[in-house]
Amino acid sequence: MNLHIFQNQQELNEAGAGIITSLVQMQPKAVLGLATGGTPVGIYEELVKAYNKGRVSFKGVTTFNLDEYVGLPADHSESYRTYMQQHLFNHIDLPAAQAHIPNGNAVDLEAECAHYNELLEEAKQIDLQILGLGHNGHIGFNEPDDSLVSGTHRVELKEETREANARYFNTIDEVPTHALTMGVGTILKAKTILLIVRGADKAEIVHRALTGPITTEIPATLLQTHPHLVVLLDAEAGRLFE
Ligand SMILES: N[C@@H]1[C@@H](O)[C@H](O)[C@@H](COP(=O)(O)O)O[C@@H]1O
Repeated sequence: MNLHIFQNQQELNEAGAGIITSLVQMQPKAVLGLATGGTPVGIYEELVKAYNKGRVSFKGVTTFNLDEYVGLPADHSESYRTYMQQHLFNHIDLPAAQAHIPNGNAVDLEAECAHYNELLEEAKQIDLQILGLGHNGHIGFNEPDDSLVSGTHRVELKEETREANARYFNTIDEVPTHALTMGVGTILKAKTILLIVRGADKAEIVHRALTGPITTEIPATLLQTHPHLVVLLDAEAGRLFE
């Protein structure tokens, strides 16, 4: 594991974006696994800046998002599709056909998951998977459970996850109860994983995830088994590693 702790958010954002731009410069056809949530926003901002300065092009890149809510129209302000458009896709030259996000509005969600898995198979391997961390140790929307699923699947969100994400909705009742998520098998198959964690409220869970016993009750503990894990923490989240 390659762990870095940053004293300010800007340095963390630049480091995260730097890892992604270096990869794409070296490998213009790179396959990127993308995350949503508050954590990667600053990194996407830096990527857009690098693109605007002509340092990187995403024309040949393929992306796969980790997850999407079930039942929100794609153009809903809180769908992950909208998030990606607003924070990244609208501002760079990534061709729309190369940007994949599970369709949480598909009539047949099982078929949608199978289709997403096929696309991932065709892409062979994600070169760099960006990950945030849920307060309960979830990655993507792989929630704590007594077993975990390898491929893309439908999940019921834990109450604590709905509560954590309620800040983006008017009321908690509007937060979807289910989501589609890439499975932990797909995540762990990525060549490199870039885990980003910020904030004092995640200090304990990130410490347990990276140093505690491996358990499906904290899905992020499985990251300990990955041979190329890069971790970027802000000082608050990294408190217990100092
Ligand atoms: N499904 C997403 C995850 O992909 C994200 O990494 C995590 C943390 O979110 P945030 O970065 O907003 O704290 O929870 C969300 O529910």
